[in-house]
Amino acid sequence: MAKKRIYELAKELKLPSKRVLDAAQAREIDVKNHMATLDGSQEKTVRAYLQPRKATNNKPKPAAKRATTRSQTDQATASKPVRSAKAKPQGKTATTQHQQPHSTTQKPTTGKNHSSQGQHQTKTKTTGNGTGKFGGSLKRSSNPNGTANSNKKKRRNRKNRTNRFNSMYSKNQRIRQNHKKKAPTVRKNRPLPEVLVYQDGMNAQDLGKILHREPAEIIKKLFMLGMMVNQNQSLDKDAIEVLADDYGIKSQEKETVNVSDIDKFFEEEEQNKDYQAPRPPVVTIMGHVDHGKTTLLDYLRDSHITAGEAGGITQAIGAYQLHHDGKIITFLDTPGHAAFTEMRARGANVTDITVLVVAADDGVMPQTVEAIDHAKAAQTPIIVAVNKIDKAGANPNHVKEQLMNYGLVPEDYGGDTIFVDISAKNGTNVDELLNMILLQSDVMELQANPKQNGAGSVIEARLDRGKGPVATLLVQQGTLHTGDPIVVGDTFGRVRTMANELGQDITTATPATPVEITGLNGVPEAGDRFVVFNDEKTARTAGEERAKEAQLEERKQNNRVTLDNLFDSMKQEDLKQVNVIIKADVQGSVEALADSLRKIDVSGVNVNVIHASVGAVNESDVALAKASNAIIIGFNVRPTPQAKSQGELDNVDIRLYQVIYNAIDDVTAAMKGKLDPTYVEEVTGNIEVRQLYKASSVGTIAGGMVSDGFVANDSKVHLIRNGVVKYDGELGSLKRFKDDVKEVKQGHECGLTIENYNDIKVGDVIEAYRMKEVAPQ
Ligand SMILES: Nc1nc2c(ncn2[C@@H]2O[C@H](COP(=O)(O)OP(=O)(O)OP(=O)(O)O)[C@@H](O)[C@H]2O)c(=O)[nH]1
Repeated sequence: MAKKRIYELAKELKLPSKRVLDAAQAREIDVKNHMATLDGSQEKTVRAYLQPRKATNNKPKPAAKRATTRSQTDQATASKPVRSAKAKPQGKTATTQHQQPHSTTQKPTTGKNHSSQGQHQTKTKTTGNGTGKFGGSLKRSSNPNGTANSNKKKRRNRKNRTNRFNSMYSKNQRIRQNHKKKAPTVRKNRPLPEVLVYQDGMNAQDLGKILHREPAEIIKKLFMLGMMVNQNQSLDKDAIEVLADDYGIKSQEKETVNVSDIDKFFEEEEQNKDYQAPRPPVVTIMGHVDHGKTTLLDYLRDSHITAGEAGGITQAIGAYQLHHDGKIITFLDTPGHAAFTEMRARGANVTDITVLVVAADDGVMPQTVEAIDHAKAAQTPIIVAVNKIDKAGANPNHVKEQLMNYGLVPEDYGGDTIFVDISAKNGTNVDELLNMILLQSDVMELQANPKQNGAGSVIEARLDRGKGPVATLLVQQGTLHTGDPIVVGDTFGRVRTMANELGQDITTATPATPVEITGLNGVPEAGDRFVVFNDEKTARTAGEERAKEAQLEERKQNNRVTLDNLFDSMKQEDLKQVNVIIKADVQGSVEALADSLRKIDVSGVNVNVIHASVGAVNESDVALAKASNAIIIGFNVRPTPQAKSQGELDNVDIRLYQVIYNAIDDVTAAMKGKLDPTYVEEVTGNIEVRQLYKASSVGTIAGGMVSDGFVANDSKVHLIRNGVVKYDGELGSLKRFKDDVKEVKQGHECGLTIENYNDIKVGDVIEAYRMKEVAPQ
């Protein structure tokens, strides 16, 4: 049985939490408050204790009455475990009576409360003689065992011991008296809200306003729940939630958040599982140059989108959705690894599935490998489209064999990578590819909540002469509407117009839908996130705040990992891995360099080669390095001019070498430099103590001879007696012939004191040493 909190059980039993808490304590269960948990057997015990065996409103028989008294005493005095332990579950009368005061203090406001009033009326009869939750204390005063006097005495004692319960008692009495006096059942209160939206730290007054109740009533309620507070006292989350629970309404914490932190909003929206509906997959197509990415995208668009449109409509934006088998697939029409990785570098993992296009007549090529590494780094599943199978010389099996070396093992070879042989040009098997995409997406159970504010990422953005800033957004959560106040990256505004991939105006966009919007005050960047706010004012505040933060962010760019700052970065960011991209002139060098770098042995840190291939350092490498905070090592290669300038712009460290060992040495040194230096003791010399002088002002002065090495006036020292280190400290002073000196060498006499230490004896050896920094091995 799962553990249950006291207040949850109370809710189930329709009893005040305090009542259940008391019962648990009476049964000697170590629980402190309403948030405490009960395990299965404890819950059973408490239930048995609390729940009536059969319901009746009959007047209690004397025995039952006694039982009631005991039970209530137990509740009120958890400090009497022995008595409590004896008290068997007391049956209906006890329970009925326990429930009563709750209803006496609670005024009917909701249907629920009405019913409790009903209970109250029934119970009033039963408890007219002064029993109740804390009526147990009253009962005790007419304890059948003794006289009124002895009871008073007991009560006084108890008062001393348990002030809390005594004050409860007196307060309860007051409540009762008031109750009797005023017949207060009808309240002018407005109905309770359905949900108590609160902030941690609110007090009874604040809550009173929200709940449309007098603070006094709230204080009373809290009191009955075992919490004594005044109306200005801050209440914690638990207390407020229990209070709401006791009122029979839900509670929800209102968060005070930094509105500019849209990543947080985004993540919250993304993780919002209140309502989940399946959403279409978002697919990116990657592959080597000329392997057919564009042809495939074009074929898909032409065959599946424009087919239904008269005359065909030119695709307006860099993403589109197509319908297949009654389902929708979203394609990001931005082939190129750099674009993919650029978005990831900006925190936008928009792609669910990567389709890797490999030409069957060409096989695995450098950019194929690059694409695999990019997709792996983004942790998106890969579906392989072996293209151009119509061509003479096409060898799909060879492609499969090649890709196995990169961890993409086809299903017919026992792996789990989906391969589809296609001809993008002729459309052969393209539908099969779509089937596979849908299958993969089914496995992934892609879901989103369309019933919330829209949130997502920027696919691309530009400044249009006529329209102003235009952004293509991919909705990832919620629904985006025209007119929504929105923050996109560091820009903000209202969604003025919204168009689909065909350039048609639309007013709403659900998850996985790409749309082009206008209405922003600036041009955001690809990969920026967007979040819809409830009001324009907050959106503006957030947007402006973000623009300011963007400047700071720019400075952060300089903090990218380089070989020079590797050590500091590792320390600051607790890096355990150094990401490296290797580019070299020949495959042999790539492998040799990768192997050697992986083998660098610096304790606690290792090199993670995220991509290694033959060829110049290109823009894609820089983008991958930026996204993965990696260092690029080029061996006998140079960066392309674009990669060079991009690298400079993004502060990506590109290191070029002609000698492999230099590369390894540099990385090793940088990694070591990043580690905390270690220190070892280095003995510089020894002094044999031959004489002692006592001076009241400085303590014991040792006169001796430097037997080897030297001693400096800032030396640390070990005092060694009979080969055992008796003391480890520092020199206080070092003299020769009454003069302070900096150093005394072997064969010379000296006088010295040890800081804070006087127990020096003739024959001791004072070993002088210093701490020496050593590079990590
Ligand atoms: N025979 C045949 N040719 C194809 C097929 N798919 C693409 N091609 C041709 O291959 C060439 C390159 O195709 P693209 O679609 O431009 O290749 P890409 O991967 O987009 O190339 P980049 O955009 O340069 O990276 C074009 O001439 C296409 O017509 C196919 O299935 N069969």
